[in-house]
Amino acid sequence: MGGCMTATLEEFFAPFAARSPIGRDVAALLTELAGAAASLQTLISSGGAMGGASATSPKGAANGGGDVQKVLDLEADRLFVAAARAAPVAFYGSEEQDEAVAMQPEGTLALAIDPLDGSSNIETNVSIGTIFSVLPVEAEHRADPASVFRQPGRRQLAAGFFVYGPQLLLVATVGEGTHVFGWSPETRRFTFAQTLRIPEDAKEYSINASNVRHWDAPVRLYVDRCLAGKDGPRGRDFNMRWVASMVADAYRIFVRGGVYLYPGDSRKGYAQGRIRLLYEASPVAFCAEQAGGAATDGIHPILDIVPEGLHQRTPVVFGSRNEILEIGRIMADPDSLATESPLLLHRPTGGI
Ligand SMILES: O=P(O)(O)OC[C@H]1O[C@](O)(COP(=O)(O)O)[C@@H](O)[C@@H]1O
Ligand SMILES: [Mg+2]
Ligand SMILES: [Mg+2]
Repeated sequence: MGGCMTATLEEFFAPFAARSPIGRDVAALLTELAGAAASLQTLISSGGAMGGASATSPKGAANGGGDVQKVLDLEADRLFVAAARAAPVAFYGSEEQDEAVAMQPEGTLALAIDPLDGSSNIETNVSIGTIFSVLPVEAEHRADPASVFRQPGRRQLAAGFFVYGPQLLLVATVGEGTHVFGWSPETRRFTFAQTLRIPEDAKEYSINASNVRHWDAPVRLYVDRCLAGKDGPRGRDFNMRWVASMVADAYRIFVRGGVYLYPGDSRKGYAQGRIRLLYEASPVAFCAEQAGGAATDGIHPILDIVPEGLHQRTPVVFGSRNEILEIGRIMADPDSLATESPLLLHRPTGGI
């Protein structure tokens, strides 16, 4: 793969594309996705996220995951449908559509996508994004199209996410490291910026702490141990950040270390948390692992989970490797650590 600082996205992946027909198809899809993301960024940065586009869609519809759709969610989906149609994509599975859509009959790829991640931030001028996962289409999937999205994340050919932030960025992997590309509005190109290596130790954690009363004991125990700071069992102070756009939290964690948690909790419909396996957790997990980090549901690697449905949710923790191991230890055996936690000890059972 090209590592030159000035390599465009296409130049960077040219050696990978030249190695096999499927590599060529994956690279072609990345180029199309990048074009759609650039169009979406133009729309957002020219005010497209304000006013009308931040409104609930006129149909007032909810998507397959039960979230109310905004105009920009649907506009993003439209742009990525067009990108997929211009590439060798046989099946398109989107957060914004109930069922997977069949595209090119001869296509070799399946695309699972969250066209607009961080929808709750659209009107606030906070970073939002797009998350995508590319899976192979084999002969058996053509006979039973739903089965293509039942492949575990370990089968992904490529994955990544765009961040529509101060700069439009693409974080992408084809299984040979995780790389960042920056968009230049002048040249209208993505160029290689850096290869990511997630620091092994975390000093920051990310979780929506307003849900504390709904968390299970191991999650509370983990957060309490962080909150106890350098005088507590972890022996160091932790910072906390929660953007509520996973792409933005993920990028920060990939660059300077940290951990993101969206556990299952006791709210109705949240037993498996909020994050969708196929088009949120899996692609971010592939990028995290390829950058030396880790991603689990607390215990099992996200990439080993066999999906049962397009909109399936999963608890997820990802980020710095040692922190994910720490969370795994607590999830596996919370009782062995509970006596260490000063805050948990002083908390009434089941309360906050
Ligand atoms: O609103 P909450 O519960 O804090 O959840 C925020 C999380 O939900 C998500 O917004 C889900 O993405 P969508 O906007 O695509 O539904 C994540 O990006 C984010 O981390
Ligand atoms: Mg999302
Ligand atoms: Mg979304």
